[in-house]
Amino acid sequence: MLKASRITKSYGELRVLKGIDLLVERKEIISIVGASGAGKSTLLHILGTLDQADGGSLRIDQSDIGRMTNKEKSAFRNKHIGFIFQFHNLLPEFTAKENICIPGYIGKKDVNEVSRRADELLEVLGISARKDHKPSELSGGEQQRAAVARALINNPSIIFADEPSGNLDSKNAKELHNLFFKLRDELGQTFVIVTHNEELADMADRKLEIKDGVMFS
Ligand SMILES: Nc1ncnc2c1ncn2[C@@H]1O[C@H](COP(=O)(O)OP(=O)(O)OP(=O)(O)O)[C@@H](O)[C@H]1O
Repeated sequence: MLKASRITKSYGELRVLKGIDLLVERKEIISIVGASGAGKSTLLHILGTLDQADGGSLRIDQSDIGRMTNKEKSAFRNKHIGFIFQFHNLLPEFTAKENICIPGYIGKKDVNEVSRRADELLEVLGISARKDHKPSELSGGEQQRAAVARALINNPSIIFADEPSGNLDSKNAKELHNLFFKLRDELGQTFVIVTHNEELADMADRKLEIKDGVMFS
């Protein structure tokens, strides 16, 4: 469902990615590890179509990302890709449910359908009782689960997560990690996760490492 070939990226003289190949199958959970500055976030942003590679090709769901205009890419991203970052980035003035629904409205889906899907996700993620609360009224773990629900609202083919549990204590981190596997098992969700958390990295179906700009399995 995702095929990246010979991805390269430099910042000036700094050659960060020197030809990365990656194949991701549906329902796979892949972890990407590597030293600080190895290029994990750079790769994740390229795979998530947020950033442009200097060279190489990227296909997601049979679409050639390199051939898309920025406008096409942004529509594709909203429909096919979900993101979870270290900091949840929930909008403070909206409730948990409203935050979850927003990308659904951008996708111009039926409002009632978006609301129904949000309720389902709130239930799966165990935060239904907190849905009318604003982010500041939620715990860190609940905030991150709301961010996961937001990433799932448009039923994306793949979710890219960059240090998703980096800001959580070990109990909440563990719960979040288990949730990824539950979402994979129950909804067939595919994940590519960049993490420094060894436990999460080792739980993945495949653990890959970026070193010296090259990917190792
Ligand atoms: N926009 C940019 N301009 C210049 N250099 C950049 C830019 N973004 C990243 N870099 C550099 O590219 C290298 C890879 O950065 P990246 O954020 O991908 O690493 P990382 O493996 O995710 O690191 P960490 O584990 O610390 O988050 C680093 O040396 C970083 O300083």
